[in-house]
Amino acid sequence: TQSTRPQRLLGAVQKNATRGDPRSVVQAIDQFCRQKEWAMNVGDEKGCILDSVVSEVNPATVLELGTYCGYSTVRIASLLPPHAKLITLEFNPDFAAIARQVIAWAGLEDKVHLVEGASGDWIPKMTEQFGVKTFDLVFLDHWKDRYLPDTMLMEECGLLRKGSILLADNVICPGTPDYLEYVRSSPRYESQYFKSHLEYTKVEDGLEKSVFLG
Ligand SMILES: Cc1cc(-c2n[nH]c(CCNC(=O)c3cc(-c4ccc(F)cc4)cc(O)c3O)n2)ccn1
Ligand SMILES: [Mg+2]
Repeated sequence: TQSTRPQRLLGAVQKNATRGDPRSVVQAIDQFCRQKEWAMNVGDEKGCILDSVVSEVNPATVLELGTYCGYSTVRIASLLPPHAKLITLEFNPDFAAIARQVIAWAGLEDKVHLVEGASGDWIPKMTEQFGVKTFDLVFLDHWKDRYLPDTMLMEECGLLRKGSILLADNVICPGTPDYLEYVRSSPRYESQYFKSHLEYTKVEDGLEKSVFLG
């Protein structure tokens, strides 16, 4: 039977990356996506912006919406202080199964809690299920039409505190116009756009960083 693209991506990691070395896992995925098959990882260019924001925030609690194959999960988790917690939500069980193996290959399974399911169902359960009061950093990289409703849901559930950082991928391509309008016009957010490109292409894309002001 035919393998899937995520299965081939995992194969490239197991072939080319060193177990327990997150940087080599990231490099193996980027090489696979540049040389073999495009895949919707945040990629190396936007990944550097992600790394700088994670390092600046130095978060104790992180929520990632949209795991896919675990590329950005590995980038984020490799930069977290000890005892920090990264919860990542993936809707597609096949993607989740691959992501678990990619995260394990990087040796980061103890820092990551991967949950299978829809953001709208899980965001209201974060506190009771995981004992998280608020998130220091949220990386939005899931269905683009869910960025705005899920941000409002996180506000309503009290998961954001004064100074919480939202970092959103794909605000230009595929685009999240309603989310951009909201965080850029709301007095409760201070937003900044980091111009970049759609992963592994020359198409414009960017990350929007928004500070929740409480
Ligand atoms: C509802 C819910 C959903 C999830 C969830 N889990 N996994 C995802 C993945 C979502 N990501 C994307 O669709 C995405 C697409 C492109 C793209 C594609 C095709 C093009 F031509 C150009 C660009 C590029 C990207 O960078 C992306 O991130 N969502 C998890 C939980 N709850
Ligand atoms: Mg993305």
